[in-house]
Amino acid sequence: MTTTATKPAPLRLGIAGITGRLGHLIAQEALKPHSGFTLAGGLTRHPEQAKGLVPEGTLLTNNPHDLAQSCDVLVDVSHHAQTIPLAEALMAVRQAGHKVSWVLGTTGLGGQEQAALQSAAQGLPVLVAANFSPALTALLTLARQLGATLPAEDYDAEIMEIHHRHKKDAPSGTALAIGHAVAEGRGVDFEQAKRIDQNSPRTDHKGAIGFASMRGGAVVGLHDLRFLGDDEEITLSHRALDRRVFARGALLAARWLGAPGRASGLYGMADALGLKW
Ligand SMILES: NC(=O)C1=CN([C@@H]2O[C@H](COP(=O)(O)OP(=O)(O)OC[C@H]3O[C@@H](n4cnc5c(N)ncnc54)[C@H](OP(=O)(O)O)[C@@H]3O)[C@@H](O)[C@H]2O)C=CC1
Ligand SMILES: O=C(O)C1=N[C@H](C(=O)O)C[C@H](O)C1
Repeated sequence: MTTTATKPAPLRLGIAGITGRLGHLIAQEALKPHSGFTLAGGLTRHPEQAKGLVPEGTLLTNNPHDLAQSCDVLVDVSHHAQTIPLAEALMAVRQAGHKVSWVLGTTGLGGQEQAALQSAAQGLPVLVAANFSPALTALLTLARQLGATLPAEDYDAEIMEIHHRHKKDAPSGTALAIGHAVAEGRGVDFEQAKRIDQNSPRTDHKGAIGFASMRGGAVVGLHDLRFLGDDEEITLSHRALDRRVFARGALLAARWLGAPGRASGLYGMADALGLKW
C-alpha cells in the first residue's frame, strides 16, 4: 500500500509595515513559489505606496482588525505606535474564534506596549524577536554563557551597535536583547544593570552593562558585545550583510508559529530555530 504525504495548506500571511524596508522584502519572499504562504494583505497608512509591491487585489488597509481577521499569521515590522492597536485587534478576532498568531519584530517598544504583548500572549501564540537572524539568535546563547562565566567585577560588558541613518530607535532592540542575555547569565536585573548614558566614570556603576549606538549610511545592522578585563578582552561580533536575512527569518518564525496546534504563549526566535538556551 502506498501512502501519500499531505502537504500543509499555505498559511495566509499579513504584514504590518508592508511598505517598509523590511516589510516589502518579507512580502517578496512570501510571494515566491513554494514559500508556504499566500499574501493575505498588509497594514499601511499609505496604500498607494504598496502598489506594484503586491498583486492587484491584495488587501491593503490601515485597520488592524481587517488585517487580523484575514490572515493566519500576522508579521509586524512597522512601528511601536502600532503595537497596542494590533494587540487589541488580534485578541478580539481570536476571541471571536479566528485562529491567528502574531510574529512581532518591531523594536522600540515602551512599557505599555510590552504589557500589551504579554497580555496578547495569554490568548494567542506570540513570537517576539528583535532580530530574525539565525546567527544573531545563536549569539544570544553565547552572550548568556559568557555572562555566566566571566565575573562582572572583572569584566565590563559593553554592547556597541551601528545602523543605517533612517533607524528610529536606540539602542537597537537587538542590543537590548544581548544586554538581557548577559544580565540573565549574570543573574542580575537588567533594568538595574543597564548603562545607556555613559557620561560618568564606569566605576560609579559596578557590574554595569553598557550601550553605545551609532547611526549612518546604509548599515544593515552591526552588533558587538565586548567583555573588557584588565589583562584581556573578548568580543562577539555580528554583522548583517543583507536585510533579506531578516525577511527569511521572519518567514521561518511565521511558519513555525502558524503550525497547526501551536499553543497560546510567548515564544522567541530560539524556539522557532529549535535552539536550546
Ligand atoms: N526583528 C528583526 O529582525 C528586524 C526588525 N526591524 C524592526 O522593524 C521595524 C521596521 O523597520 P524598517 O522596515 O527599517 O522601517 P521602515 O520605516 O522602513 O518601515 C516601517 C513601516 O511602518 C509603517 N508605520 C506604521 N505606523 C508608523 C508610525 N507611527 N511611524 C512610522 N512608520 C509607521 C510605515 O508604513 P506606512 O507609512 O505605509 O504606514 C513604514 O513603512 C523597526 O522597528 C525595526 O527596528 C528591522 C529589521 C530587522
Ligand atoms: O531597524 C533596523 O534596521 C533593525 N532593527 C532591529 C533592531 O533594532 O535590533 C534589528 C536589526 O538590527 C535591524
